[in-house]
Amino acid sequence: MGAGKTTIGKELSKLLKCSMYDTDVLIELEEGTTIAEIFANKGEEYFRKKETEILQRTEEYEGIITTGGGIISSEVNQQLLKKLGFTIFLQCDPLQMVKRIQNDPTRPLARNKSEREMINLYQSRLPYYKESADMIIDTTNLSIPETLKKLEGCIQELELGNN
Ligand SMILES: Nc1ncnc2c1ncn2[C@@H]1O[C@H](COP(=O)(O)OP(=O)(O)O)[C@@H](O)[C@H]1O
Ligand SMILES: O=C(O)C1=C[C@@H](OP(=O)(O)O)[C@@H](O)[C@H](O)C1
Ligand SMILES: [Mg+2]
Repeated sequence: MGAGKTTIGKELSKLLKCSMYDTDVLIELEEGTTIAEIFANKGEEYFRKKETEILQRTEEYEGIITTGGGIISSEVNQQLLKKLGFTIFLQCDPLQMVKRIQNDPTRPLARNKSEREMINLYQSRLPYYKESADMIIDTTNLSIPETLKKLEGCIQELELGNN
């Protein structure tokens, strides 16, 4: 949460002139309500089921798919991500991510959590992010334009290597 997936995904899709889908947005559209409301009224388990359903359907989509930070927690989702395409992990120092999202009420799992709790959550997921990623981009201390530039450079390098 707060790594910049949604923001950077949107910017990258403009740069690459391709579509971009955010699993949280797709869930909100399907449910006709916000992520915070889904967590409050139907619970996290329900939300996680929706994430898997959406991932199962993303084979229909072409372009960039950005996900919620917790999508990696389930083994089914890890397998689905591997199958779907090239995956990029936007890594960031957890304290920087906490700062970015601390006043944002839209992320139920980050509300009223201490820095320690957020670091613990990040660390518990870290092995899965690393294991699932085809590319890791460290965005610590980078602005949004700097992250985008780094990402673009890495993608270009990858394309050159493939040609
Ligand atoms: N590299 C960055 N540097 C500074 N702020 C950032 C950066 N990337 C994203 N942000 C900000 O952090 C917040 C969360 O970004 P978001 O794209 O929603 O993250 P995610 O989808 O990974 O949770 C937004 O306010 C965004 O503008
Ligand atoms: O890390 C998580 O478990 C979550 C991250 C959120 O997305 P972002 O990573 O885009 O904030 C959203 O899916 C939900 O609030 C749960
Ligand atoms: Mg997001």
